[in-house]
Amino acid sequence: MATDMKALIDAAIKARDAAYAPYSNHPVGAAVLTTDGSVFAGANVENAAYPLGTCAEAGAISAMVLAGEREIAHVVVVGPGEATCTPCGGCRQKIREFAGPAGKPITICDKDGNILLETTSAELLPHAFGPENIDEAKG
Ligand SMILES: O=c1ccn([C@H]2C[C@H](O)[C@@H](CO)O2)c(=O)[nH]1
Ligand SMILES: [Zn+2]
Repeated sequence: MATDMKALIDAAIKARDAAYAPYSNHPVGAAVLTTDGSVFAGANVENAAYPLGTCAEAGAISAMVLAGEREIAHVVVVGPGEATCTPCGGCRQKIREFAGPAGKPITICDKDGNILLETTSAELLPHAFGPENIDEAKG
């Protein structure tokens, strides 16, 4: 496995291990590689008011944006077990915003970082609505 891929998976595992998921007991870690070569990680942060929890992917994207970066090159998601923890619908849209219409690779790993699925953001959210779909003629 390429070194940068291993680093991305390791960043997602480290984030997963820092997740706050006492309600679902389903800690998730995500790592975003940007086109500039930076890595930003995030974990899910749940809340006693259950619907207010946030996903791992959302945290990683927030960190990326706060650092001034806007272009996703690759996303890795690591779940807590053997199941394939693909991004939820909301996160697919959040990833789409920064991954472009053609899509970018998304790799889903099991708890130990073994690759379960290699897909793309475009495959996970086909015919997506994105920045390019906003009609600029406003009247
Ligand atoms: O890709 C995923 C899937 C689920 N979750 C979180 C949301 C919630 O805290 C928990 C159970 O759904 O897992 C993520 O963070 N990312
Ligand atoms: Zn999500």
